[in-house]
Amino acid sequence: MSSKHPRAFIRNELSSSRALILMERELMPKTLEGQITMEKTPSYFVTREAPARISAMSRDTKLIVVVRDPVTRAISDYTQTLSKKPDIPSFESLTFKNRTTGLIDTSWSAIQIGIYAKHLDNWLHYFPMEQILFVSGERLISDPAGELGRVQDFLGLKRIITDKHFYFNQTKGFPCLKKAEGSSKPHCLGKTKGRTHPNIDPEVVQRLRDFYRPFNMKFYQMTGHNFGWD
Ligand SMILES: Nc1ncnc2c1ncn2[C@@H]1O[C@H](COP(=O)(O)OS(=O)(=O)O)[C@@H](OP(=O)(O)O)[C@H]1O
Repeated sequence: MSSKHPRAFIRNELSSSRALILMERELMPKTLEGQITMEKTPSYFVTREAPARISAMSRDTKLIVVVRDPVTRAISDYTQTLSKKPDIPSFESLTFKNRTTGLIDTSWSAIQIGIYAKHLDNWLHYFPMEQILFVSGERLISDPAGELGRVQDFLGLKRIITDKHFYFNQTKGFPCLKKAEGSSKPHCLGKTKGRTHPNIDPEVVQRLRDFYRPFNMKFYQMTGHNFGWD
């Protein structure tokens, strides 16, 4: 069973905790023997209340987080906003509180979300590291079957999805499925996935690399995995 973006654990509009629990129950159906219930909402990882709420539902929940180079992530995030609001200021001007001093605006969500070590710290108060799998966003593109192999192992599933399910689509510039679920036709992700990013001033990119380096190092240390972003 899978559900996309129901945001079951970040509904702040509900005032009482009882109402919240009822809402969560309704959105997260009972899991029967032999089933896995999956829920995907990107903002969970950076939502302060999410770990406590998910842990209150089930302490055994397995968590999967896809992470990519935080600099590319910030640019990707900006590209998405730009596609909806073409009049927003430039990436360069949003990055800095003060461009002359080079002070980065860490309150800008595109920057804030990439401080993975800080967000992970919040989850580790509620879940042990063994219950969290970090998928490399870069490897998901260069070796999708390999990363999905790790996901299947983590979930205790047989490796059903393998190399033979993917092909590289030259037009899309990304791997795609040879056959979509329940169809015999190939399937790539939609237009909103894999957009062309705007060119960003290389000096700003370098400044961001320097900014993230210590947080990335901390994150590698915490996860025991070097994601190779530096
Ligand atoms: N196979 C395949 N096809 C297309 N895109 C792929 C693929 N694998 C990973 N990606 C990367 O996924 C990025 C988009 O994911 P999102 O950030 O929108 O995911 S989320 O639903 O918001 O979590 C998207 O980021 P952008 O390139 O910035 O658009 C892609 O780089």
